[in-house]
Amino acid sequence: MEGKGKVNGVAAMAACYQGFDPAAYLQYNYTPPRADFERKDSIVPWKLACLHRAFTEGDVRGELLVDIGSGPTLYQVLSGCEVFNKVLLTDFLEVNRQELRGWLEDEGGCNLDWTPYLQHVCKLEGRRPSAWTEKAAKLRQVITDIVPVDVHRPQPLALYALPSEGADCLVSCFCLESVSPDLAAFTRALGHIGRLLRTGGHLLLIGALGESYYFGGPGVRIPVVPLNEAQVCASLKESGYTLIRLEVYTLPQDMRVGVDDVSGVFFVKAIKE
Ligand SMILES: C[S@@+](CC[C@H](N)C(=O)[O-])C[C@H]1O[C@@H](n2cnc3c(N)ncnc32)[C@H](O)[C@@H]1O
Ligand SMILES: O=S(=O)(c1ccc2c(c1)CN[C@@H](CF)C2)N1CCSCC1
Repeated sequence: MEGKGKVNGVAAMAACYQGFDPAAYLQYNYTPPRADFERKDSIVPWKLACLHRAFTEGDVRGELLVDIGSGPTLYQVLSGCEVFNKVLLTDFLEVNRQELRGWLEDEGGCNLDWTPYLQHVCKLEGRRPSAWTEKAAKLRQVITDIVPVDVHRPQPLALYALPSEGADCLVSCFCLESVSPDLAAFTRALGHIGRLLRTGGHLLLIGALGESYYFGGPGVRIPVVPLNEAQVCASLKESGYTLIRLEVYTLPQDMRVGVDDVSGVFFVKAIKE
């Protein structure tokens, strides 16, 4: 029964995603009030600072960075693109892979202007904000491909997508808990993506705390596994990672805008043993 339940739960989650709307998702989460660079307590500066520190504090290195469940967003690789000379973006849905290709091709075919994000990360790097055009060019240069992924498969990526030694670093944001039917599936998925990572490679994981649903488009209500910090730590340990750092951000009341019931966001830096 458990096996049958497992397949049905994952299949049900895949069905939920058929209505996912990249433009709406970007509007809900990546424009003000959530993405307000002027607010000191905004989530955006916090998240971009976590990623900047994690990529630049000296222990993360190598050739290939893989972003698992990229969705239609790029903020998660804006620091990493200066550290790795190959960045692989991945998503389950073609509509999201198409959104990312639209940005990559730089012909106006994307639904969000990432300039404020690029400028903010340039500021974190001590560069002038106008260097954002150089950062955009750098990111377009290092993105090697945008490929399908399914974290519920023991081998989430096609074998051609990765070199035999695996990725040197994984980043994954708001994916595993948003695509898993329950905590056990979340933990299994963590193990599956771990197989893509070389021993000693780093995992940078960002996710939602206390979230039970979100809207992936108008009327597209997607269930989420509600997580707390202890569950995140236990799943990491069970999946063969050693935690380096866990940071938590509690969403201010006015950032709870009805598109989900998230109460906080976690940032994890871990290493695969
Ligand atoms: C909440 S969005 C996160 C997007 C982006 N990483 C961010 O930080 O906003 C979850 C993403 O997981 C993708 N997804 C859905 N099912 C998946 C699966 N089985 N394996 C991997 N990704 C999946 C969706 O297409 C969607 O882009
Ligand atoms: O942390 S966010 O507010 C955010 C960003 C994305 C998501 C959530 C929250 C919560 N629901 C998730 C569903 F999977 C998606 N944020 C939006 C502004 S830029 C940094 C990320």
